Amino acid sequence: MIETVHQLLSEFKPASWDKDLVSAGFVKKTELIDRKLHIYIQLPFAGLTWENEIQEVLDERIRQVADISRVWWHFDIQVETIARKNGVPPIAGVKNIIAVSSGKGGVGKSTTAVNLALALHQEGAKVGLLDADIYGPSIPMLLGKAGAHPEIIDEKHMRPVKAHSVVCNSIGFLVPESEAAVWRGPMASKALSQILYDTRWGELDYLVVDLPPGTGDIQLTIAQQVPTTAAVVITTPQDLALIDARKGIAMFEKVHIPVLGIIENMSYHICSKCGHKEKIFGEGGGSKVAEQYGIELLGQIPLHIHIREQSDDGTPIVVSDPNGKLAATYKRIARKIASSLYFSGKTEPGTIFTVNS
Ligand SMILES: Nc1ncnc2c1ncn2[C@@H]1O[C@H](COP(=O)(O)OP(=O)(O)OP(=O)(O)O)[C@@H](O)[C@H]1O
Repeated sequence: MIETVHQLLSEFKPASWDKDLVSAGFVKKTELIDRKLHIYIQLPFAGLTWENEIQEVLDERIRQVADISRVWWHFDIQVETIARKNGVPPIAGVKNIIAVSSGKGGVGKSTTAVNLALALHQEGAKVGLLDADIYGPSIPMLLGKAGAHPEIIDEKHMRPVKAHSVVCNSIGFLVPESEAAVWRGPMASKALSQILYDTRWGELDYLVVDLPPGTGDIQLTIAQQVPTTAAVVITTPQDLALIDARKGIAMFEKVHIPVLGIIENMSYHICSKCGHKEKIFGEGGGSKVAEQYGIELLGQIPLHIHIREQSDDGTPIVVSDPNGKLAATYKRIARKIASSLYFSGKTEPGTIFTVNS
């Protein structure tokens, strides 16, 4: 009977996974006690929502084939560390670093980075957010923390600012914008390095890094100095943004950072009054670029006034309306990023965070 159950479990394989539930090793144990079947599943990446999907697809079918009164699902997330390819020393306690980039400014990179970080948390992970957009730090405002300061501990280290269940740090907390705006490249990258390594991030499954927009020297330097595991590229569907997204992908390839895929932001407009969907910038651009580079189109986010309004309010849509359709879109993309990252490389033991780290 257990064999039949395993057979059914092995039929669960979402398109974004390289392996099914059983052959990936995610089913840890199955146990039959008094006609009650206990199934223990552990995912090595953020993905709490999979629990509902797995139950929806399999619960009824398992009960049909086996003489059991009930299935008890035990679901757990234990994020694994994926080996980095760029050779930069890791940050103690931080398992995976995901860089969010864009070939040009204004495509919604920071808004997307913030919502994805919060979505990863809602999908069961411990998450940090580093605002590496030295020349235009917007994370403090987006998280409703403008004017906050990280607490200084032992005269050298900083405790990151906590906001909506993630921790973050930003040059915007530390120096006035006018000061950072005149820094030249080496100064900017030195400042970033200090924020990155002098912040006591604690134990994090994912640190999301919001890179400055563009594909110039400064972005290249930052991408090289951060122990990045993988990157995602945000674009809008217009031709110009897509050309720059291509440059972004090429930049990461140059520094041996795998690109997990493209996210198309402002893909289509959704009218907040009638819900009408309109593709104002045309369609298919993001998927064409993804196809050309052999990477995934991780998802499409609509242009929606609530995303903008909630960002301006410092309560991003994923936390202000966690059960809404827009939050579901961000969570779907976050899950896809998390699973693609897991299947993209080899796991390795994580570094341990201690108070002296
Ligand atoms: N999907 C969306 N729907 C509606 N508004 C959005 C969406 N994404 C971003 N915006 C809005 O677009 C503007 C630019 O977004 P954001 O600051 O995130 O872009 P950015 O690419 O990080 O910019 P820069 O690189 O110049 O810092 C903001 O006003 C933001 O609220």
